[in-house]
Amino acid sequence: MDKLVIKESPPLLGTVVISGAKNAALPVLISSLLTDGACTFTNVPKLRDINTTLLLLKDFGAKINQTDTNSVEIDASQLDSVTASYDLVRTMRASILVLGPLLAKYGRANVSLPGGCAIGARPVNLHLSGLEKMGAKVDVEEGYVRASVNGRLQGARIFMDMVSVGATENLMMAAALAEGTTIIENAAREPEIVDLANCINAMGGKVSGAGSDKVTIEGVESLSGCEYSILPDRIETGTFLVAAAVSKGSIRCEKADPTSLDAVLSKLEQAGATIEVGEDWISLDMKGQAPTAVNVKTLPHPGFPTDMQAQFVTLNAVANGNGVITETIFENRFMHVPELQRMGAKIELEGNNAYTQGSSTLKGAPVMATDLRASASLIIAGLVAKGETTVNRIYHLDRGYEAIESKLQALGANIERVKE
Ligand SMILES: CC(=O)N[C@H]1[C@@H](OP(=O)(O)OP(=O)(O)OC[C@H]2O[C@@H](n3ccc(=O)[nH]c3=O)[C@H](O)[C@@H]2O)O[C@H](CO)[C@@H](O)[C@@H]1O
Ligand SMILES: C=C(OP(=O)(O)O)C(=O)O
Repeated sequence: MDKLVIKESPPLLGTVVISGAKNAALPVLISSLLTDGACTFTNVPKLRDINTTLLLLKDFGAKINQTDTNSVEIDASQLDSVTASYDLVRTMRASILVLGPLLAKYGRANVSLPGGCAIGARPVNLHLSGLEKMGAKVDVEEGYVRASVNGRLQGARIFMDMVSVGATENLMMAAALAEGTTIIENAAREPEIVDLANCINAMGGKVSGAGSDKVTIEGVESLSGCEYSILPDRIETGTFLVAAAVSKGSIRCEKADPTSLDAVLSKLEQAGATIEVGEDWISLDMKGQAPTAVNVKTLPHPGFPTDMQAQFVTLNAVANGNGVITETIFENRFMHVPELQRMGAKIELEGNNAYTQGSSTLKGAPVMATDLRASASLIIAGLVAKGETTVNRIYHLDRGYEAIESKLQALGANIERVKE
């Protein structure tokens, strides 16, 4: 299993090119299941989750052609299976997103339940109840969701009693081929929802209101192939900006989307960073100063993203002053805290709050990455810790960060991947 070895590094300096967003690419690639033609997707990040998605689509019988490293052609117009097996689904929770499109196009789908993960139980009740409202019969048997519908799914008004990114995406895709109009109320407003809506519309779909809490989908009889470019990864961008802030550095993120990062940029400014933005770039300059601790509460978009929480715990641990970070989205998303404590960070956990006492001098240690963003927070800590840090179990990291070690090396970080 690969690991990363990180030594105390100079302040990060230079330019980093941001990849396409994992969390947009997964539903967008999966939406090819809705079409009757070939789809070409560009700006697709090279990640383990993308490989898993392509394996899943291939398993259904889709034809895949990866023309270069960041573009992929998918022809899912004819499938020979509508079953997503446990072996693939267990490695990537987003696999549940195949349920809506398979059901809408083929009238049935069998998808293994993804199960819980390190950050929480993550049930899929909202995905299932939404599809039932659209006329599907849904049973859970032997760990599989078995869903079917007589004829087409029917448009419905669906009120989500919790804001869910995945459920909004699943239901948007199902509704795209349903008969009649579907209205999703209390929909998630993440930029990745807007990207998926834009992609469905490029296929000939009729989705409006994405990015607001009310999404309206007028079902159409068929969708065609399309060309679509995935939006930039706001979480990768935020991760590099925090790494630069923690290291007292100065970097510029190119091919980024500043409009998707308001909450994160505002916290970085509060922490003392000078931020400048252009149409597709963001720069951060700490002017050689350490950050100041900030208080953060994770919320659905446009609030502060839970996928940036772990990185800010590291920022607060080395910052001047005390801060509190509150996690409201997932019930168990502080697995990085005990690892950071092993490196000398002064953090106290109380319920869903992490109280940080700043100015910790971190010391390198072997640490264990427990989930994707926890891994990122440990790498950032390793950059400023005295001595050597080894981050083990980085397969989590490879799910969501394209070439993170070479991107960090180009900014001056002392980081190596060790293959075992
Ligand atoms: C591939 C992808 O895009 N992953 C993102 C997506 O995950 P994902 O789509 O899984 O996250 P959700 O928005 O669905 O989850 C939000 C909360 O709702 C709960 N819930 C969700 C569905 C449901 O049927 N029932 C239920 O109770 C979850 O347990 C969680 O507590 O949004 C999360 C929240 O921004 C991000 O952290 C993930 O990076
Ligand atoms: C939690 C994340 O992803 P997933 O929903 O794929 O587990 C993430 O991207 O931080």
